[in-house]
Amino acid sequence: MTATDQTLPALDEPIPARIPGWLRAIRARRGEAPRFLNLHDYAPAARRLLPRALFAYINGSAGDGRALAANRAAFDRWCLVPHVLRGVSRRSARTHLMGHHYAMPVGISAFGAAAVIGFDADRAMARAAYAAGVPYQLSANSITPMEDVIRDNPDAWFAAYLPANPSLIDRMLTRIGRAGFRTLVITVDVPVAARREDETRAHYAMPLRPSARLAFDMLSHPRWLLGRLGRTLLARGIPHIQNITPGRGPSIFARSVGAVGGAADFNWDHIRAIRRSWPGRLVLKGILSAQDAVTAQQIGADGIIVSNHGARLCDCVISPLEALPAIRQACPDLTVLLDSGVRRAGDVITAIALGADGVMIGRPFFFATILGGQPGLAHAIGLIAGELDRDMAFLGLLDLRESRENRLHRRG
Ligand SMILES: Cc1cc2nc3c(=O)[nH]c(=O)nc-3n(C[C@H](O)[C@H](O)[C@H](O)COP(=O)(O)O)c2cc1C
Repeated sequence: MTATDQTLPALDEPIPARIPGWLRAIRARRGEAPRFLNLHDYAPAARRLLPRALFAYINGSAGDGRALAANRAAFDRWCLVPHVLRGVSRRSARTHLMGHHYAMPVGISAFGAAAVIGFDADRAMARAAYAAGVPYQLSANSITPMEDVIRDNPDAWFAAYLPANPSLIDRMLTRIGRAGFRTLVITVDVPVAARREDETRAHYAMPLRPSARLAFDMLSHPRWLLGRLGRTLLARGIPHIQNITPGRGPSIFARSVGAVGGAADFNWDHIRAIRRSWPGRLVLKGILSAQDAVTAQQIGADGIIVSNHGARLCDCVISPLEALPAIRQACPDLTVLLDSGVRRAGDVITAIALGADGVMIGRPFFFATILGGQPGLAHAIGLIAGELDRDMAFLGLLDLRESRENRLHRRG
């Protein structure tokens, strides 16, 4: 079986969904070039669709954007040596992660406020991931009740931001467990709220603060205003951050939303206690040092996500790909995933060659969902699956782990 087996979406659809059939036909007749050929193609289209404030929220990064650039540059330093004539028709990207089989080792990152920006975006992502057989993480900062999302994707992972209060943690774990989640990801890299200057300049804030400037920004993007926000308000009412507290969370206009994400006193003792009471798989997201990876493993975490949060928090932080080799060396048996800057199949293979078991992709998958809902994300997943399948063939890899066998080369 290849990476493009029946669990993955069709790869050839050039124009993403949400475009009516008649418009597709006209475009096809005019011979219009496909718009989305790779994951880089989504940001420009999203920039046109979205109010400035929302595009800045998604696309933004910390400080001067050095960590963001370094996340990509880290991949540029590596290439792979092909082995030819290996009979590659049996190649497969299928992967086993923490007791579960996936169609490929590429998952969907966690996104806060997704369904404020894309209509029913949490459910669209959950469904697209399930149909494609890839991992999906629902953020605690999400709008759709976790109980609804898990019905769409019984394999969804819950990415929690937890407070430092043990009884609140217990109640939160009870809710997550009762909903049916079996994989709990704890995001551990946001002890205080981040500040992204592009967002501030574009008047993005959470809680949303209505202003003439924001209203103008939204009114000047009517396709988004009517097709996304209008639809959400009509169908779902005022969005609430549904999954950050044991009960229904605050509305996106409530002052208490500002406190989300920052738990400065949350520490390893809380993780130890959680490990004792959470029976499912436990993954820590935001680990960048070998020492922390070892601690996570000693505590009994099933996996870690080596991540700098897409360079959204701190501009002087190491890139995950640079941190990965030391982490893998220190923890040979731990499930190690990586995110931040992964955009191409070559990045996926490089990360695996350097010791990752799989990767997650953030912003491009979020943009694809906003632009095209579930079919839009399915198309994006299909693009990376197709790249992966072709790259495996060209490199002579029957299995992605073969990339660890003396295939990496550091560019001169
Ligand atoms: C708009 C946006 C919202 C995010 N919200 C969360 C979140 O709620 N929880 C979390 O753990 N990570 C969150 N992240 C970080 C992603 O899960 C992921 O680590 C990052 O986007 C990966 O980098 P990439 O975008 O370069 O692929 C968010 C990222 C973006 C772009």
